[in-house]
Amino acid sequence: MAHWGYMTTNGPSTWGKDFPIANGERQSPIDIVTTAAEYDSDVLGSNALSTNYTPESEVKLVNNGHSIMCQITKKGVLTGGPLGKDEYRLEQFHLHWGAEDNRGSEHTVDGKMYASELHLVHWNASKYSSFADAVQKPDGLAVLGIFITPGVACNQFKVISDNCGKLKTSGAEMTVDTTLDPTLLLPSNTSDYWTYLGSLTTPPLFESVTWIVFKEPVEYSKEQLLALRNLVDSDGNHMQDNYRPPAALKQRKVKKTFT
Ligand SMILES: CN(C)c1nnc([C@H](N)S(N)(=O)=O)s1
Ligand SMILES: [Zn+2]
Repeated sequence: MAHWGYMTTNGPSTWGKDFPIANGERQSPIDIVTTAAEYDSDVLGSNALSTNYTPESEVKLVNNGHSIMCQITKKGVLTGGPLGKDEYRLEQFHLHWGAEDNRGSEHTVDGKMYASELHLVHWNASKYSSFADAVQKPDGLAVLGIFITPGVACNQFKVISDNCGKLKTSGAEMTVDTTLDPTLLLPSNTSDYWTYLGSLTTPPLFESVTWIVFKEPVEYSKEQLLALRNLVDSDGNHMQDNYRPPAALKQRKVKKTFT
């Protein structure tokens, strides 16, 4: 099987060959049509979305050939909002980005694409014993989506952007001896978000993700975005435009926590 990627020959339009769920009923990402999203006080009311992350004492970075990923080693919990009482454990975070600032995010808002999108991937530790056990369950995963827009530098992201140059080849890994608090990667407003039932946005595209996409973007500097674009993917090309375009909404509703 040719390795999936984002080129014409192995990109999102070809994934259905090896992963038929690509044309499934709850695929991600989606275009968020803001006027169609339904305000749902239940999502917000009962218990607000809350994160309780433990700062990493060292930062494990991996170029996995299609993104740059930070492997989490400390206990970090996401709960509340659409997740109810279940506690979801932070597993890793990674990003998707474009070759230019006008594209790169996976979710779009009324057709608008952001320059990048940060994903914090969690698994349901209240119901399952591991990420591998949860990854194919309909309520197995929860991913926080944070839109990234060019602006001032994000200090907490410096440890990643400053080390991209040392992670240029696919499979490269490194451990940076510094702390990182995932909480500081989130926008200041974490009350306003859209949420819907979807999937992983890369193969195997499992339909196991409760998506929570924050309305407020976070700013990264031009240099930080350029650092991402200088990474090299598993085909030896510049890793950029590593985003899946929006999939059909089908019979789903997007909920929102703000009016
Ligand atoms: C196995 N893990 C953690 C993941 N598999 N696919 C992932 C996708 N990159 S995403 N964008 O999080 O759905 S994350
Ligand atoms: Zn992702």
